[in-house]
Amino acid sequence: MTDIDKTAHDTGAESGARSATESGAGSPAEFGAGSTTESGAGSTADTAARSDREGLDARLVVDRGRFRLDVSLTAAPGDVIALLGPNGAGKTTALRALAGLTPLTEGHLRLDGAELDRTPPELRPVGVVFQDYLLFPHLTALDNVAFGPRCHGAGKAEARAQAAGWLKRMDLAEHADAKPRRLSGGQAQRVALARALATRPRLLLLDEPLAALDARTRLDVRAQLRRHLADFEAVAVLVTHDPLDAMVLADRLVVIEDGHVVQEGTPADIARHPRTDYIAHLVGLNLYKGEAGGHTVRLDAGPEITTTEDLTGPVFVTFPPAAVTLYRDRPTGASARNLWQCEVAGLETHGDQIRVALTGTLPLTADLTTASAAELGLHTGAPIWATVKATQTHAYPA
Ligand SMILES: Nc1ncnc2c1ncn2[C@@H]1O[C@H](COP(=O)(O)OP(=O)(O)OP(=O)(O)O)[C@@H](O)[C@H]1O
Repeated sequence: MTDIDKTAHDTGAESGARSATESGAGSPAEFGAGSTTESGAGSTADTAARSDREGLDARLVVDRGRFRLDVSLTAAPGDVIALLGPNGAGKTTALRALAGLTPLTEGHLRLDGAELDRTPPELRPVGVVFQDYLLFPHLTALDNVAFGPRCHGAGKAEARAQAAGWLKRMDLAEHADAKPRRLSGGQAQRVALARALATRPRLLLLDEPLAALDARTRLDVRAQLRRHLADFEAVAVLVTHDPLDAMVLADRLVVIEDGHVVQEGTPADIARHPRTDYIAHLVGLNLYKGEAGGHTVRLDAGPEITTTEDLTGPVFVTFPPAAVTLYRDRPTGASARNLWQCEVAGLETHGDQIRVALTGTLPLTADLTTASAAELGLHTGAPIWATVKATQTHAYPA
């Protein structure tokens, strides 16, 4: 369970759900009890200054002990943003701040022009889907989904009719009467998504929505989630560790490291032009920084790399592990360019390949077939020569 989930429990979200369902009163923060204008709750959002800007405009500054999150996020309606980053980078903190579960130390949070920073979580037009979906165990799938519209003030019959519509859209109509324990992980996750969408949120937050699913289910749910996110007309922010989820689901990736945005862009751009070691590792590339003078890049780490691009000044250079060819002895026929003496630091299976970590003149990762690894007699500590063709490298300004 993530921090954000725990808080939902700690704040008595479930008991809030029961009373809301039974009495039509109250609503837990994480289900996004919906629009303040609709509820007429007299919240800050009603009185706050509005601008014409649609979508999300946020600068989230949160101090948590020695950790400081300082992240700016903007998104237009219809955008799906993935927050990606290593453990402890601040993704959950950012999501909690967007949901209103963690107060901002500084900054601002505007949604469709309305200031939300001081709007209580339960009055924000925000829906959250958790990693382990937190459905109310005592309610049927239908009533779980109906809970959202009920919190918006819909009557019981109307809320159930809306919920039935959402379940149908999610291909879950036949499970409407099932309690969560009778649902598979994938079905439960889709009910959770339906429940969040049924509130018609202006901001949908998804906290590792596929992480609790097995590989096969994950594939199906990812495809369905992609379809639903494509239809979603407001802003969606997704937190994930999984680059594949991020690449498949999001229009834009925002990579956070140590509380700060280190890179953002389309999945294709980030995959092609990583700017940090974390991102390079994520997208499976070797990455180096150096100074270009024509086709030669002198790396900060020491050696040179010959590239096809003709650049000047600070650059990044990448090449994929599959572009590396290894030799036990110094190759005599090969050009001296991009030839480095290395030592095997580690071996692991990587799909149907062997991934070799090399140290030496240039630390790098190489992929080769099991047969090649056996022929080369690779083992930790073995000396080895590595080459990469210039045409397999890619250089771009740093
Ligand atoms: N309640 C808290 N009090 C103080 N510091 C905290 C608290 N919760 C988290 N932190 C710190 O805030 C930083 C960011 O944590 P956060 O959970 O947002 O990262 P994350 O990117 O979501 O990580 P993960 O991927 O592991 O979930 C971490 O350094 C963490 O130690």
